[in-house]
Amino acid sequence: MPLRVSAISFLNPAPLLYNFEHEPTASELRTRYDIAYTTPAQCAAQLHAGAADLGLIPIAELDEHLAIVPGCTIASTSEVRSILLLVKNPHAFSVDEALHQVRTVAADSASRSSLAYAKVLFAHFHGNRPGFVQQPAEPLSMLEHADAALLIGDPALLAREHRQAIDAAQPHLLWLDLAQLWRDRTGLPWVAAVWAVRPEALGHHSGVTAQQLIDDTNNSRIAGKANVETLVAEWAPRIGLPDQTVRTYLTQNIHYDLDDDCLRAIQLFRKLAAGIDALPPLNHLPILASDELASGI
Ligand SMILES: C=C(O[C@@H]1C=C(C(=O)O)C=C[C@H]1O)C(=O)O
Repeated sequence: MPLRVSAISFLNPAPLLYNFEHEPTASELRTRYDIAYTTPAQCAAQLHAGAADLGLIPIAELDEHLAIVPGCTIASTSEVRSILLLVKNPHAFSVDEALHQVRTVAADSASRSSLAYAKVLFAHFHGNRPGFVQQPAEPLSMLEHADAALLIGDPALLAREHRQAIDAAQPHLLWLDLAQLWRDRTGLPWVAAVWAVRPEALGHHSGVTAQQLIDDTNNSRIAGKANVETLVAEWAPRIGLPDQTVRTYLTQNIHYDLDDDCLRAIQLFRKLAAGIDALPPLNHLPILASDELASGI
């Protein structure tokens, strides 16, 4: 039986999924992986519920039952553009002061990591604990009843395309990039998601070994980065963004390599989030080793 995979349906994972979605590799990979697409929040829910074996999941959802597949991530080393915090600022405060004043945040219900990052940034760097309510990703209706709105993924990229109309309907908005805020305050990359697997699903059950999984996911990342123009041609019309926006997003805004700085960032994020009870503690990062035993760093 192939591994059941839960993947994110946004633009940002497209390079990681390249070989799974394009020939000459897709047919062969379909014999090992059965992919379904959903929101980041649902990817994690399906993995936790045992309805999926492998998921591209928010790092906020990592726990000791799951192992990180080394090599791939959805992260950003500066501006990500698709994690957008819109803050009402009618009194022209500085960014710091405006963030300090926020009492309520309407957050996209698709998100897990960005929601916890926002809580960490407010609490640790602005001494503020606003209330969060989950809402569908529609910026103007989110801002009707909240001081700030948190948008993720394609709806955030689209909001940036329609910035003039949003600014006209809701004047005095601050447009803040959550990844950039995190980078400025910690010096570390902002990491959103990783491939995580239920280790017991590997081996006999699926016929997929840990080494095969590591090779398949990393070969796909390498192929995706080498075929950005194919992805631009597919995705720009699909989500209604200019080619150049998609190209820059895939090559400069998103960082796909799970390097040591990213692992350090995950640890710091989970430590700070646990410190404010936003997430359970995760003291040991479980990394899948090629000998099928999970080891840690
Ligand atoms: C960069 C992004 O990262 C996403 C944000 C996530 C979250 O907030 O939980 C999870 C997975 C990523 O696909 C984005 O969607 O804009």
